[in-house]
Amino acid sequence: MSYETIVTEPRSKVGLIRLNRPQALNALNMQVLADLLAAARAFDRDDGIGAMVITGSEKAFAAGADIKEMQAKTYIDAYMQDFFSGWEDFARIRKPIIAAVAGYALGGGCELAMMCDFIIAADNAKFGQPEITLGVMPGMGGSQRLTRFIGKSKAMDLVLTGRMMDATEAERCGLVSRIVPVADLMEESMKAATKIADFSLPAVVMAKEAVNRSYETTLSEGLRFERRVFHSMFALDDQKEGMAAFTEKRKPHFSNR
Ligand SMILES: CC(C)(O)CC(=O)SCCNC(=O)CCNC(=O)[C@H](O)C(C)(C)COP(=O)(O)OP(=O)(O)OC[C@H]1O[C@@H](n2cnc3c(N)ncnc32)[C@H](O)[C@@H]1OP(=O)(O)O
Repeated sequence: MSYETIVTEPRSKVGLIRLNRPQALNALNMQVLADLLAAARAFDRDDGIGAMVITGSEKAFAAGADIKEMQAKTYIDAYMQDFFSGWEDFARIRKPIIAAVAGYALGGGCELAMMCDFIIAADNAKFGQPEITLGVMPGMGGSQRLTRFIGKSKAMDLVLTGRMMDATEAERCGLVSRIVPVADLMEESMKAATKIADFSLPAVVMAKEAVNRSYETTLSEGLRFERRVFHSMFALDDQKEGMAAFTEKRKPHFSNR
């Protein structure tokens, strides 16, 4: 399948998606959304793929939503098109997605990275929600996800001042899971995705669903949900295989059943 604004590559069990609008620092327009959704859904349906990596260029993961596409919109355009609601479909992809972020991840770029399951940052990464400098505020989930990830004080600081934070600060406040030298970003991200893709796919998808549930429910409901999903795993061939392999001191061979 070929796309206008992204390049995709299935590599072993990992679906790699690279944003490819270098002339606009990978700004996210409606075509990018359509292409990204189509690619992520295709990898999600592909039995040979166990995880995905989404990345940009060394200069920019994505410098935000496309300001030139947005600027002439009226309130009624935005409201009737339910502008940006399509991005929530991206957040509903079931297989794990790692955001491999180098350079700018601003506005919608930061919000896209947060829709992924975790972020591996290059040491040159810069995160921010600069929408306030354009006379607006985050509209792809930034005011909600960023606050849950890094807490109210830091989220307010970023959203209200529009300042950028570097990779070290992003890791310190929990936005980023690890930092690697920019030259190693793809290798480290692909290595992490391959590790995930080698595990039992149903177990991985259930684990992702359970962690995500913690953002949407109370602790007691979340614990109940976790236990129910955990119990259901004893119906998997992969649970039998994983535990047998441990006791027999060998590597497991998961069948994704
Ligand atoms: C989703 C929402 C609702 O949350 C909203 C948003 O995401 S709003 C967008 C938030 N992002 C920004 O405000 C960042 C805008 N970009 C910049 O501030 C700068 O480009 C930079 C600091 C990231 C990089 O600066 P520099 O190296 O000097 O490169 P530029 O010459 O500025 O950019 C190169 C080229 O890319 C175009 N560009 C950059 N960002 C965007 C964007 N978000 N939308 C559209 N186009 C963008 C920029 O205009 C340049 O193109 P030309 O003008 O040379 O054709």
